[in-house]
Formats: sequence, C-alpha cells, structure tokens
Amino acid sequence: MLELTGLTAGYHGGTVLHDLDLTVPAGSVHAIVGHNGAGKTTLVHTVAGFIRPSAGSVRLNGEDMTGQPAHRVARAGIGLVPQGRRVFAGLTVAEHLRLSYRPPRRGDATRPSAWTPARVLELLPRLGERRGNRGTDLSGGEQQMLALARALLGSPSVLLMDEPTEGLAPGLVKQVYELVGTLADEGIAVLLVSPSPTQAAECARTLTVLTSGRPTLRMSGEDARADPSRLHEALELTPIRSGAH
Ligand SMILES: Nc1ncnc2c1ncn2[C@@H]1O[C@H](COP(=O)(O)OP(=O)(O)OP(=O)(O)O)[C@@H](O)[C@H]1O
Repeated sequence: MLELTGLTAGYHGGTVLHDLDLTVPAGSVHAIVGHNGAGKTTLVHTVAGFIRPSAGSVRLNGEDMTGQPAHRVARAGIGLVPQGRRVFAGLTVAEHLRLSYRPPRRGDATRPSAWTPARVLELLPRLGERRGNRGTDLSGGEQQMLALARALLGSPSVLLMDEPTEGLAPGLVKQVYELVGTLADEGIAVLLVSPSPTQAAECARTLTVLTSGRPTLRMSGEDARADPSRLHEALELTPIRSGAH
C-alpha cells in the first residue's frame, strides 16, 4: 500500500504539488489525470525519490520513505515506468532484463509474488522475440513493454506508471491498460498517470484530477464510468456534440 499525506514538492524553492493526500491499496489502480503542467510527473518523481518533498510524507506498506533517495525507494519496492520509456539505446532487450533483475529480499512478506525474467517474458512475449534487439531497434510499443519489464523485475509492491501509453497505437493502448489491470490483480498497488480520463476510468478503482498541483476531484472508477460528466467538467473538457462545427 502506498500512502501520501500532505505531500508538497516543487523546484528551486517554488511549490508545484500542494498538500496531496492519496492512498493506493495493494491490488488496486489509482489514476491521476490532469492537463499538461498540472504536476503529475512531479508527483511521480517525488514518490520515486527524485524530488525531496518540502512537506508531507510517503509511506510504503507503513514504512516511512519520505526524502529517501531513488535507489532506496526502488529497493524498498516502489517501481517506476518513467514517461518517455528511457531504455538504453546500446543495450539489447536481454541485457536490459539481466541488469534490471533484482530478486526480492528473503522474508519480505509485503511484496506480491516475485518477477523473474522468464515470468516477465511470459507476460510480454513480444520482448522474447526481440531479445537480441538493441533499445534503438525497438518500436515505441516494444520500448514501452521493456520499460514495464524493467520495473517489474524489481518485484515492486507499488508501481508508478507515468503516461505508459504515450505515442502508442490504439490497439497497444488497450493492451497496456489491460496489463495494468492484470498487475493490480497480482496484488500490486498501481499509481497510473493517464492522459485519457476515459481509459483511466476503465481500469482505475479511484481517480484524482490534479489541477495546478492540487487535487480538485476524487471519484471512484465505477462512478466515472457511469457518469463521466463530473470528471469531464473537472478537466474542463467540452463534450463533442454531433452536428457541431
Ligand atoms: N526540473 C524542473 N525545474 C523547474 N520546473 C519544473 C521542472 N520540471 C517541471 N517543472 C514545472 O512544474 C510544473 C509541473 O510539471 P510536471 O512535469 O509535473 O507536469 P505534468 O502534469 O506531468 O505535465 P505533462 O502532462 O505535460 O507531462 C510545470 O509548470 C513545469 O514547468
């Protein structure tokens, strides 16, 4: 479980993320939606330990992770699928998998089941077919799968996914959202930054709209699916009317 309390963070003394409370229980998806510049990546980077919060706390399964550096946060069980994938151009898929594999510490009962390279390839078979390809020789979708594989190989109990469908074809987008659901079913707590409120509502138990770094709406995925109008209003999305020019 991931628990954020009063989380406040920014850059160079300025504040971007304001007083955010948020809980992601194990086995669930919490989606963050918001416009460009709303502070979504700042939130993810603060939880991942790249940005030190100026106030508030980050707790992982009850353990205080506030202000811990990124490598400790990752080791403790918070995995990151970064925006833009960030795969290494010169390394093959097999090398990425080998370098990313971190068997969980023995006796760590808070983690969902362990991920090995073989198990990751079962979930993402396309990567097995491309195991000899270098990062530069992968399609956008394959790079995205590799970024996910790398994060899973740390056997995370919390997975931060920052716009994992950016630049993907619609068929692949659907596949990625289905994968997010599968990972939650495995017991992982997923914090998902999504560019699409509709798709976020499809897979999330809870959604938070972030506006200028502040949570302006929180609702269940179920309510958002039944009546998306509140979600769209919070995002100031104009409904497309048939016949409108
Ligand atoms: N390294 C940085 N230094 C200073 N300001 C930054 C830095 N990174 C982001 N910001 C600012 O913080 C604000 C929030 O940016 P952030 O990247 O968190 O937004 P976002 O919601 O993820 O946007 P997008 O949807 O475009 O990825 C923006 O005003 C941005 O200019």
